[in-house]
Amino acid sequence: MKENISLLLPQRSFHHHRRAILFIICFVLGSKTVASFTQLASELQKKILKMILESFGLEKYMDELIDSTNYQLRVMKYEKPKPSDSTHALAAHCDTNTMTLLYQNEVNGLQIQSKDGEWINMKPSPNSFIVLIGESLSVWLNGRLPSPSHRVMMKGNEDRYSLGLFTRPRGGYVIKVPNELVDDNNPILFKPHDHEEFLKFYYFEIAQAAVKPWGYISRLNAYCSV
Ligand SMILES: O=C(O)CCC(=O)C(=O)O
Ligand SMILES: [Fe+2]
Repeated sequence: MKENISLLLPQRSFHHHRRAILFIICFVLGSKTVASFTQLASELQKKILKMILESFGLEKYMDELIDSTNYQLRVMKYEKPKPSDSTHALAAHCDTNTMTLLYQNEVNGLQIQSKDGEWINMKPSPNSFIVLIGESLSVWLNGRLPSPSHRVMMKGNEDRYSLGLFTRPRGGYVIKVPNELVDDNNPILFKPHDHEEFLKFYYFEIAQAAVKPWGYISRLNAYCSV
């Protein structure tokens, strides 16, 4: 499998659209293909994380971050829209996890919002992954890498399938901005927090209908900002 890495950076926005992921499979136990895909993709995720840590001189945190990570594989299907229609299949959002690796069949649909608010169509070449920085990594890096807002729009007459490897911090691990990223010019922006506690709060808010799960951008930033 060829490894093409595109790191996609930022934008914030606020859109409410209907989520139309038709099925989600977490782990299909016993499936060799799924297990080996997850293995490959998680190795790739580690390489990317290492590159990011090295670029900030934070390599010493590699083991700690890897040891406190959970991996989840999701298979997503987006049905083709009705003829001559174009549908918001997945509303704009930022991922709250650490990092997302996306792999798709040859049907495009993912859009990333640029800094100036423009939606850019992603056209990954076959055998390449799209890498999204999640809010959790963005917070840990004291905002050095922003988490991009993204959505899925369906056009044409083919269904789209995507595979996502979602890495997130384990419950009980306290996410704390490294001292190396804080100085007089770079004040600390986020309070230490446990990702699981954040998720409890987030899902409680959703249950209370205080926020829309797929329409609310930068939830984690708001939760733990100083
Ligand atoms: O299917 C895709 O390309 C995007 C999926 C996504 O953004 C998500 O599940 O968070
Ligand atoms: Fe996402």
